[in-house]
Amino acid sequence: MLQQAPVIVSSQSPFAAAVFTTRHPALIDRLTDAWPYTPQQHQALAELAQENVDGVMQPLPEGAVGADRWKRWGEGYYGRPWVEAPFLWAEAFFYRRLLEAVDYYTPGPWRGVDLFAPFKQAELAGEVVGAEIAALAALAGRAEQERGQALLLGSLWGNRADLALQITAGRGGQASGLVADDSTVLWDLLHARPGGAVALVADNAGSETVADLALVDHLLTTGLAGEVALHVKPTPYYVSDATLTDVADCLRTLLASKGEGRAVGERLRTAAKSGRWLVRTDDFWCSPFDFTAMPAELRNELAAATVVVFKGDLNYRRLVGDRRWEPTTSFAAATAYLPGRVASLRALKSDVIVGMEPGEVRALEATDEAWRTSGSHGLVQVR
Ligand SMILES: O=P(O)(O)OC[C@@]1(O)O[C@H](CO)[C@@H](O)[C@@H]1O
Repeated sequence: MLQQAPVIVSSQSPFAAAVFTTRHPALIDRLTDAWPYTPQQHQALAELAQENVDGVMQPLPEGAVGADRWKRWGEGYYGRPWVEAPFLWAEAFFYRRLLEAVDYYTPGPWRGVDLFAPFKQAELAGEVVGAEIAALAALAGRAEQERGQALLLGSLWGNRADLALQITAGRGGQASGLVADDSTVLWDLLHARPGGAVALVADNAGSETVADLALVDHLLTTGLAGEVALHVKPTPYYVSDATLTDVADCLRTLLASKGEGRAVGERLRTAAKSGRWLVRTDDFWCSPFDFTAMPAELRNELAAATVVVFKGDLNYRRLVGDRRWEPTTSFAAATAYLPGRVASLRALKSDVIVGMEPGEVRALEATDEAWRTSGSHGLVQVR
């Protein structure tokens, strides 16, 4: 039985603390530049920024959607600085408070408006996505195995396109190495059970989702999967996290392109029509808990898949637990509570890491690189 490491509380992690004191206020500035907010919305956003920097955490107002639930979940945290709550919990609550500040659930013109849409749209229209789609043509002629691996790595490195990270860190340097690579295990298990259901728990919209869609198409056209469920967030979250609208925007971008990009889009549209590709969502994806708290229904749905592929850093933190693990802790042990086979494709963007070789940890620690948090390193881990 694995001994659980301590949960990360932001005040104990310079990286996590900066998310509240720097990243969140910068994000709020970007939002107020992007939208014609009302005086009340400006005030709510300014208060939220100030609370994050040097104030204390306030609960949702009475009567807000989910207020009772959040009051219960946050007992002991309200009235104290944000950085004194668990990092994972407080970040999720920040995004819920952000929706409240911009009237996401309030009847009126702002209801249901994706506050992050301007940033997501700019990314989708940018040159990274254009180059990504153009690269699909070159891959089309390659052998199946080589194409699959390139699409898998494309989906992994697509995870660097995280708009939350870019708000304070810029686009980041070159992608460097993988700190763990179980991709052969992943392909072997797909080849051992072809035609089954695969679940892909998505992360960011835009270029990451375009890469994910290309991978989904590959799994379906090769018959390695008979069905692929793409799980997305039910509401705007962590700036660039994909919702159904974002998936549809990516699909339209593919369909509006030429050659192989368009062909991928057309095959996916057909797969959606026949039920072989489906988009799913669940409120749990925006909850402040790790996956040990996953509701039974969702857990059973995922357990029926040949493999569940979790994309990105936040899903990784929730999968292994947002804890101060020794990096050499076994990935299999940390995820043993979840039934079925699981995989993670992630660019490293937070303190949490497990499943590494001791020598590799020593080598990376000897550099002065922020290898755990900069997004320059990646991993493919499978259990
Ligand atoms: O899940 P993603 O998009 O890969 O990353 C989310 C992220 O940017 O948000 C957190 C900090 O705000 C970090 O865990 C991580 O860097």
